[in-house]
Amino acid sequence: MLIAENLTKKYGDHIALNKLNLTIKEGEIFALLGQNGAGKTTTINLFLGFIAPTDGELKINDLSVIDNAQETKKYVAYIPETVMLYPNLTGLENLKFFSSLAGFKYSQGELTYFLSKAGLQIKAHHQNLGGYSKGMRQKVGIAIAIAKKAKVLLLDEPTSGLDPKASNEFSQILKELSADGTAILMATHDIFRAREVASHIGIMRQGNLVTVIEADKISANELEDLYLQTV
Ligand SMILES: Nc1ncnc2c1ncn2[C@@H]1O[C@H](COP(=O)(O)OP(=O)(O)OP(=O)(O)O)[C@@H](O)[C@H]1O
Repeated sequence: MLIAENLTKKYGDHIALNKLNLTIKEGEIFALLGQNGAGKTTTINLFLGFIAPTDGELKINDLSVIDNAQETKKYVAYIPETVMLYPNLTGLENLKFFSSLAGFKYSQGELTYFLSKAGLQIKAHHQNLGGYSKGMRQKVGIAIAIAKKAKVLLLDEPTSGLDPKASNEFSQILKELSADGTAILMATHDIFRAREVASHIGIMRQGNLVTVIEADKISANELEDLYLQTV
């Protein structure tokens, strides 16, 4: 679903991402760990088509992102650290607006279903976004991904700043989406969550993907040790 082949991004002489090889299949959740500046956001921005690679190839749903930028965008939903939505519109109105931008027209009942599937309490559906917590905004972001029928979900530090309960809920929702076949790539600093939610974990150092492990093959303590030895 998501493939990088020798993917490289340079800024002048500085190599932000060095020959990344990565495959994320349907239903997999890949967590990228690494210190500040390791290349996690660069990887996500390349898949989003926000920046162009210096070298290498990247594919979404078997299509080259470089040659088919508009087409591949249709398959992707993106949740940044802070989801950008309209504060003066309700959750329902935001969802309606953003799904219509993606070409979908849904009934009120369908929109309500998507918000509920994303874990947003019914009473919040008609409240303005301005009064939402960060966790609630993230849920609207997830609802947009569901409404867009995104095959791929890209997340950049989605749980940073969430309280443990909200972060746990968010992890459960990601697991449900992956069980439905969504391929998920998530950059995070949260080692504990990464191990809990991901199927695979990659550790980056200075633009290189140094280690990839299956999450269920390692304990939280072992992962922390590995992380500290690697970065
Ligand atoms: N527009 C840019 N111009 C020049 N250098 C950049 C640019 N964007 C990123 N870089 C550099 O590329 C490298 C990788 O940055 P990136 O943002 O991908 O790291 P990161 O792992 O996401 O870090 P963080 O955890 O802080 O978000 C860093 O050295 C960064 O300074």
